[in-house]
Amino acid sequence: MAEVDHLAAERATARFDVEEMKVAWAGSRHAVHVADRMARLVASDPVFRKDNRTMLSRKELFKDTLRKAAHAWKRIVELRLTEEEADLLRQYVDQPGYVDLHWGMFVPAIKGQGTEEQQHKWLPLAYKFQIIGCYAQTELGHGSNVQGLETTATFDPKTDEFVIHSPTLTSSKWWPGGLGKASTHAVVYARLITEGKDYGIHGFIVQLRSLEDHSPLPGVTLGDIGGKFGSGAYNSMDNGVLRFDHVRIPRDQMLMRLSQVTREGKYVHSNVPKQLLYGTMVYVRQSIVADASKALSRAVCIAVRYSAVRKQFGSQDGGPETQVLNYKTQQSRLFPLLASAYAFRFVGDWLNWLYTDVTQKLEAKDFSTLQEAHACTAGLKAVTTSVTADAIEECRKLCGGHGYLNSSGLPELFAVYVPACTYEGDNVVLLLQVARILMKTVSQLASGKQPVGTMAYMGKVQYLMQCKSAVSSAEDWLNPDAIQEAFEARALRMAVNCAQNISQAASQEEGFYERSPDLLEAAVAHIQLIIVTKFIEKVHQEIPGHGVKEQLQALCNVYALYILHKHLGDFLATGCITPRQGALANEQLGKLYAQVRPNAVALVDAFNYTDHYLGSVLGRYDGDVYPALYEEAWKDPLNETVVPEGYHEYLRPLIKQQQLKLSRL
Ligand SMILES: CCCCCCCC/C=C\CCCCCCCCCC(=O)SCCNC(=O)CCNC(=O)[C@H](O)C(C)(C)COP(=O)(O)OP(=O)(O)OC[C@H]1O[C@@H](n2cnc3c(N)ncnc32)[C@H](O)[C@@H]1OP(=O)(O)O
Ligand SMILES: Cc1cc2nc3c(=O)[nH]c(=O)nc-3n(C[C@H](O)[C@H](O)[C@H](O)COP(=O)(O)OP(=O)(O)OC[C@H]3O[C@@H](n4cnc5c(N)ncnc54)[C@H](O)[C@@H]3O)c2cc1C
Repeated sequence: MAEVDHLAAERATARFDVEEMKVAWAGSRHAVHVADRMARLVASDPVFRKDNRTMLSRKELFKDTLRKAAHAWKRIVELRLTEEEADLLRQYVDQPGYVDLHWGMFVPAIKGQGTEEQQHKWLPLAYKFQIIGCYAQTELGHGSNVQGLETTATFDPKTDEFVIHSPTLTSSKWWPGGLGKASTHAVVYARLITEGKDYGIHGFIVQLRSLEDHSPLPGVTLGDIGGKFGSGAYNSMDNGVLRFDHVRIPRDQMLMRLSQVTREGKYVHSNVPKQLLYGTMVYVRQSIVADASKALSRAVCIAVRYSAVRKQFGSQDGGPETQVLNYKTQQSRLFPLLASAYAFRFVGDWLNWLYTDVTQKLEAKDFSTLQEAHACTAGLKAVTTSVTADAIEECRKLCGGHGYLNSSGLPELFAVYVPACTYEGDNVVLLLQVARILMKTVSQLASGKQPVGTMAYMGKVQYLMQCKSAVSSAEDWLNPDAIQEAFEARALRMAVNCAQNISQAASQEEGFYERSPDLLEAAVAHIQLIIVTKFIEKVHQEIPGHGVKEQLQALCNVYALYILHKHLGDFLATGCITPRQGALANEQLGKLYAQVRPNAVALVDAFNYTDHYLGSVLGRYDGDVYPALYEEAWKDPLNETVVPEGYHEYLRPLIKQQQLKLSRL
């Protein structure tokens, strides 16, 4: 009971309106309402139970995923849920499965790369689940290097068909989610060959399995690629392997919005940038950024609540021990992660806006913002997923020994989340893309070309290369202009340093290759500037609710000053701030942690997660952790019998043998 009282007391110390913070977090009152309804719908349905997930075998887990997906679809149809509601319902079911790829990549690929006619033919089938699709791009031999894919699609003018073929072992499709067991169709990326010429990678809709009995079609070999990291976790997904042996598809199953092959076999490229082929990846990368804040906020919610419940040391004269949340070290590890969850949420919203804006411009044949969309989605995907993966592990450690139990929810969350650093573009590969664009922008500065969008600050090169921070007290670091200037100067100076070093190499390519570790850091600095800028912009907006703006202001400062403290070497080496100013930033950070402390539990309550979605005995809303931990242990299959299976075979003979030996002595 004491623990329950603890969280009630924690909630009472909050200095802001939690209901209004929920609105700020979700984006609108409507969003809070819909999320609330969908979360409760899932939590109250026994089919969506997930507390036994880590104890299921792979086969049981996969069947459970099929069952949940079918039940979710049934509920979506029965309740006539809107697209927004259906997306949220699937999110709260919280079990990776083929539907993620069907809705998240197969449908968007057809929408983005198919002609109107193709969309008209295929989308209704996909929308009604008459076909199930996946996104088959990566191969055994190549993932990052899309141009290196080997699968071929050779046009045969005699039959008006493409022949899809896997010429080598390394050309086997490898990894696509939903491919292994569930999908009937795939968007397959292959080298288009017509009139004897290789035109590079294009997308094709290919049927893989019979719609009658689900068996592979002739010439198609497929299966699952095997168990993955962690128990439960991503093993609910059937990541697959696929090989083609001269499989024929009609010509009109090439996705022809960007380029076409005529009846005669002539290749025609529309007047659009060829990078639009990568559009589905750009879309998914922006949704992965939004997802990072969800995964991070879940981990932080568990760690904050548990840290308020958990007590160690400090008891005097039999009085209560100290809540571990009161230790300054716990705060300095946990509160930056709390601030990052909010930062990623807001930058994710902004990125979604940017993506929508770019998409509208593309429809109007305006391609000017394509590079900005690529740099922002790639860079933010890389930084937010890397931070989130590390943060989930940090939250596990923040929960001490109990964090290592599956029932804490953290091991599974980590195992599900960590591949986000790799899928949809390895984070290093993506940051190098950002670096390439940074170098291009720096090189254009001399010609007077004004950078735009998130690179616009580089236009202030004369000022930013020589400015000195005016901060002279810890409080000065609360000024957003001081923060903004320091971050801009650091990012620009790092980029310019890289450009200067590259220019001394024999060639641009060689210089880029040699300096790539520095370029990664420059790209990270640029992306951190974007995150800080968007958080500052958010806090400048009108935000209703008692104390809400003040809390967000504090979290924004925590985020920025934490990054400054963590990357102090960059700020000092580039001469943006002095060691004394760095120390003042750290002093201010300590004060901010003290400000966050009484609000910490309420700040994670504002995420509005149900206990079902959190899936953690440590993160329970009521804080009644110990009885739940105790009860959970008894549910383990090992505890089904008092004497374990194998006792008579292995333990008893061993003990008896030793006893016999001893008795002979
Ligand atoms: C599905 C929904 C998911 C939602 C997320 C929720 C998560 C919930 C958790 C669990 C639920 C389970 C859901 C799991 C989903 C997993 C999905 C994973 C799916 C995949 O992984 S699909 C495969 C993804 N593969 C990749 O990302 C490959 C990465 N490689 C590339 O993108 C490219 O090869 C490259 C960019 C690295 C290089 O390309 P290349 O053509 O060789 O180009 P360059 O010479 O470097 O550049 C040329 C030129 O093009 C510009 N450019 C490159 N890319 C783009 C782009 N995307 N858009 C616009 N422009 C681009 C580049 O800047 C150059 O420009 P320049 O010529 O210099 O001007
Ligand atoms: C869980 C999961 C789900 C997936 N789902 C899908 C899916 O649905 N569909 C699909 O098509 N694919 C999918 N993939 C594949 C995924 O997109 C690729 O694994 C990813 O793009 C990374 O490519 P890779 O495996 O070739 O890594 P590699 O490129 O081989 O990376 C290996 C190492 O090399 C480094 N490296 C590579 N290139 C460079 C470079 N130029 N400079 C410096 N370092 C470099 C990387 O940083 C990394 O450290 C999935 C992968 C996973 C793990």
